[in-house]
Amino acid sequence: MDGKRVLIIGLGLIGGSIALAIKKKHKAVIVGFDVDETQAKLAKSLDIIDDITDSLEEGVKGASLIIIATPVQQTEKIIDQLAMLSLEENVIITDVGSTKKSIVDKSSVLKNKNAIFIGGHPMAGSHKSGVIASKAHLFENAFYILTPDTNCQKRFVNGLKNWLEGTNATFIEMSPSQHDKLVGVISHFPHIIAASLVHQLAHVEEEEQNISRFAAGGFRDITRIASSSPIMWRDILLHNRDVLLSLLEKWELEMTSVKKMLKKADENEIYDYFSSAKQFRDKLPERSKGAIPSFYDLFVDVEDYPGVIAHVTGILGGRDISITNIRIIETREDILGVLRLSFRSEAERQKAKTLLSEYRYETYILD
Ligand SMILES: NC(=O)C1=CN([C@@H]2O[C@H](COP(=O)(O)OP(=O)(O)OC[C@H]3O[C@@H](n4cnc5c(N)ncnc54)[C@H](O)[C@@H]3O)[C@@H](O)[C@H]2O)C=CC1
Ligand SMILES: O=C(O)C(=O)Cc1ccc(O)cc1
Repeated sequence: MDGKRVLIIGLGLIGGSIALAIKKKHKAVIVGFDVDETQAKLAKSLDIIDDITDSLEEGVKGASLIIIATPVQQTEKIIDQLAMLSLEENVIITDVGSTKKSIVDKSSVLKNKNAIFIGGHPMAGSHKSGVIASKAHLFENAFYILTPDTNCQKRFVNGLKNWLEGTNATFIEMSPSQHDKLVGVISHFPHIIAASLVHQLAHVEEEEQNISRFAAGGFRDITRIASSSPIMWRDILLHNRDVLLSLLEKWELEMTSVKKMLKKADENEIYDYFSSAKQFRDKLPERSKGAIPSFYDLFVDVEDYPGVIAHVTGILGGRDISITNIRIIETREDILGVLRLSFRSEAERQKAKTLLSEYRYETYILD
């Protein structure tokens, strides 16, 4: 495929990360289009894309692959725009949107073009936005859902997987509706709950000033995703309304039963509520068991290559910073994603953070 052209529309976190992943395996010319000129220029100056185009009409010329990586309502508008343009024969068009049914339905406008639309959704990301947060390894070992039409020829699906090989993701295929139902439960609904918890805190703070000062640990963990892009989440909610409305109804029933349980003040019942949730949670394939106490922990984002742990520990050892514990958090199936390093003191943690940043490691303190 080398020497071919790829057009990426939307140069944010996901568009940028896909571009980097494609570059790992292909020598294609990657052309980028973004309505926000700053993002496009940044993508070019960071070598994430090779060229900027300032119109879709120009961008589609010679493109064998078009990837739409914009918020999902924009994705539909872009599909309409693509349908008006002259596209290359058998161009593969895919998207990365968090919803699939509405987008795949919209792609029917392309049916008279010789274009092949295959819906896609890489199931990994972050609460961060923008091309600056892009990473070539963002999708490593994540699930990457594809929703090809039932009569889409296998060679096109394989062609798309080949383009996306550098993501090192695990591809799975399903129908758009199945996708929206599944992702509604495990991703979209939790984002609503995270935002609602933050609103609850903000309301309480109207009466009790400075209460958020005390919001640490669990509250921060459970609401991290409330820092995601509001444009992106507005669009997702509007696309997956039916699934989310039905989940909200179930949630209301759940909360009503919690209220009843609390009013009854039956200690066994309350214990069972938490105990059964814990049992289920502990069985999730996140490998959260054996957690070490979260004192002076530093999280380090690492790429999956042999020797990366030795590199990190070597940097710290070389400056006599001792690590009291180290844990690999496999955020996704079998991937070395994040290292949790523990230190004896805040001072040591800060020294380690500064030092690792000098070696371009991204580090986080989550307490
Ligand atoms: N952020 C995440 O963790 C994940 C996001 N997704 C999906 O990926 C898509 C992109 O999300 P992010 O990269 O996180 O967002 P982002 O906000 O980082 O980037 C989106 C980019 O699209 C550009 N854009 C908006 N409208 C446009 C238009 N009409 N034409 C050209 N460019 C346009 C924006 O200027 C921005 O640079 C969304 O559909 C989202 O649902 C999928 C998986 C994970
Ligand atoms: O940051 C997180 O935990 C996310 O939830 C990222 C994310 C956001 C949207 C998606 O469609 C998939 C993954």
